[in-house]
Amino acid sequence: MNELENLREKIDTIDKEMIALFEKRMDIVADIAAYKIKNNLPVLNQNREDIVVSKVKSTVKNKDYADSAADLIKDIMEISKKFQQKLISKQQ
Ligand SMILES: C=C(O[C@@H]1C=C(C(=O)O)C=C[C@H]1O)C(=O)O
Repeated sequence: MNELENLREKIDTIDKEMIALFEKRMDIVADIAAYKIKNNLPVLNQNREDIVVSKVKSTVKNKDYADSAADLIKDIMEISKKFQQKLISKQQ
């Protein structure tokens, strides 16, 4: 295997792990959506999102990745809100 193929195989392994974690996160997002439906709460909670982003920024070890990690979690939260909205729309 050449060097590029070897590196891509490492990425494939990491992507598998990330998708497994993404699925776990989305399972919880679905539970949160159910709670919000039951309690008539809005999908967006900006205060919580600000806390999530600052936690990610302080958790990331390589500070060169801090901005990218913040972008990643913001994108994940957009996906999370879109999915919650879809679940809420199904209930109506
Ligand atoms: C999951 C929630 O809903 C939204 C999505 C968030 C997330 O994916 O982390 C955070 C805040 C909310 O805007 C929540 O309220 O906790």
